[in-house]
Amino acid sequence: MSKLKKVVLASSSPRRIELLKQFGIKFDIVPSNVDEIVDHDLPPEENVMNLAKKKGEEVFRRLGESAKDSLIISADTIVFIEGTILGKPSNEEEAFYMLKKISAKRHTVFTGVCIIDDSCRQILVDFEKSYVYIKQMSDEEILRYIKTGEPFDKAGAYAIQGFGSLIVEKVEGCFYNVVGLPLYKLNTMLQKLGYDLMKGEL
Ligand SMILES: Cc1cn([C@H]2C[C@H](O)[C@@H](COP(=O)(O)OP(=O)(O)OP(=O)(O)O)O2)c(=O)[nH]c1=O
Repeated sequence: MSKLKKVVLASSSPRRIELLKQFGIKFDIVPSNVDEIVDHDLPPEENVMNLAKKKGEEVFRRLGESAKDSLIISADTIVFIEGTILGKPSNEEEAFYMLKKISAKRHTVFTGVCIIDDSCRQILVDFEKSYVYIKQMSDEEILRYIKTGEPFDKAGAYAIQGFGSLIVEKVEGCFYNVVGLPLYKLNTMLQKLGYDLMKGEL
């Protein structure tokens, strides 16, 4: 029988919180304090797995005793195009640069997922990738999109689930991976540890 005491989502992302909520499980929300520094010498999948793991481990350490027998889920999402990793834009200029770069092209979205299960002393880290095709955008369209305010806390400066749906022509692969939490991958990882979101179990 599982000794699991609680589930923690180590994230401040409203998308990740909503996506996990739909399975009716109870979980605490504890955002990590990790500086999201990308290592441009490492491949994108290594970056997202390293960052997801760092986020989970930081929250695990900070929770101390109360992390005992808990299961901590964390994730990190980036956009990868033509050898460049795009994180979250910190201002309008960066958002413009990113949107201009992904315009009329296909890019890859990588999300790393980390699960720390203290009840069985296991850490699983994996990643998912999806391909997203963005329509050709004029500078005016890019500026109009930036005005919605949506790009700022999103990797690659767009949100497929919002106004960004109007600039995405096509997605190949897991849609939820693009939103920030690849649910199919997450459940396959949970199944390796003996849980299943389909059974409302965790
Ligand atoms: C590409 C894309 C990204 N995103 C979001 C998902 C993530 O929240 C964000 C990428 O930043 P992350 O650093 O992965 O996550 P975060 O800082 O929002 O939250 P935390 O580290 O606390 O878990 O971009 C969308 O919501 N829609 C999209 O279409």
